[in-house]
Amino acid sequence: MKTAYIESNSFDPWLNLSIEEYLLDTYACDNNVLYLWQNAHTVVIGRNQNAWRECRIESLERDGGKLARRLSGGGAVYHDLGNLNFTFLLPRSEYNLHRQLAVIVDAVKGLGIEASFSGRNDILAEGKKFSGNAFYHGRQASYHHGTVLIDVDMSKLSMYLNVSKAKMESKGVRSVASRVVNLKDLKPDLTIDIMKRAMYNGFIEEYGHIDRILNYNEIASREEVRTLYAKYSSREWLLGKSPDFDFGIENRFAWGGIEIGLNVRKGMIREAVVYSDSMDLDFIESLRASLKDIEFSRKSLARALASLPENKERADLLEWFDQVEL
Ligand SMILES: Nc1ncnc2c1ncn2[C@@H]1O[C@H](COP(=O)(O)OC(=O)CCCC[C@@H]2CCSS2)[C@@H](O)[C@H]1O
Repeated sequence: MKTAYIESNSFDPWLNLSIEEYLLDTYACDNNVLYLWQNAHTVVIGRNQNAWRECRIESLERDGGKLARRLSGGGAVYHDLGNLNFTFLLPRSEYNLHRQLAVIVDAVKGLGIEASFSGRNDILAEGKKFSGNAFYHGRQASYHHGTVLIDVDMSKLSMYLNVSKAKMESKGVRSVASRVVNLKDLKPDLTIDIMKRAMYNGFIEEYGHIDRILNYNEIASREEVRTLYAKYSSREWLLGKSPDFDFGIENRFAWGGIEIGLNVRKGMIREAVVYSDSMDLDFIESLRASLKDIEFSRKSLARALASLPENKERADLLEWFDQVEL
């Protein structure tokens, strides 16, 4: 398999995410690609999250920051220029979480910091999270991306992210900041450039020499990227439909939080919105689809759930729907 490397020279999250999706649809179909990028002053929410709920949008934008929504699942994270993002983009058959993680974990270990993967998507050092990871599977290619906290302004991270009490309790922490750590605190001479080089070298070690280095500016000027940019910067993509429902319920489980909003007309569910930081995008989408245009009753809600693939999420929701007040 051929390999390619690309580095961003923009700090605009909408452009960086556009390029990421473009790489997925093009080069990643027959190359293993490593993409390194940074965003200035940004909150990036997961595919199915409620932007108003997760992010203090007004203050972020007033302070010159940007809200961005990515394709992958999971929760909201804060980026500034002390944060480095990586994306592995590969043909579906090449996707191997263990191999991709090894590049990151070994790069960090090589700098003298003990690190390990934990839970559903975190990489930890000294018991605290310095990297949040998320995943997306397209038709031909997949990506695995993540953050690396090197020297992020933690007061801003806490300020712009709205993390529910239930989520913090589920992670056993009292505040957002107490769960995360900057690698620079563990290794004071660490810089973004040193980390980038360690990841680049780690990628070569795992996947072999780099066959081509892609030109960011040239790719950024392509028509398809412009179209993607229009999506990533649109209010529709960022905010979605207004969360104004006749009926709303929410809960938190081991796999993540979920909020369901239903619009009910004449006893029928006309519209269903599902917000979640679950990593399982397909499950959330099929749940949403199964709730639309059915009768608003306990029985028909249970029937909709029963039509979904059997998994932990479904079992938890079945139990919950059974108790919830309609
Ligand atoms: N930049 C950054 N890095 C690591 N952890 C963070 C960061 N910002 C916030 N957090 C902490 O993670 C949780 C959210 O954890 P949670 O597990 O819910 O979500 C994630 O980790 C998603 C990672 C997405 C990575 C993408 C890669 C390129 S674009 S964004 C938040 O409440 C904070 O406690």
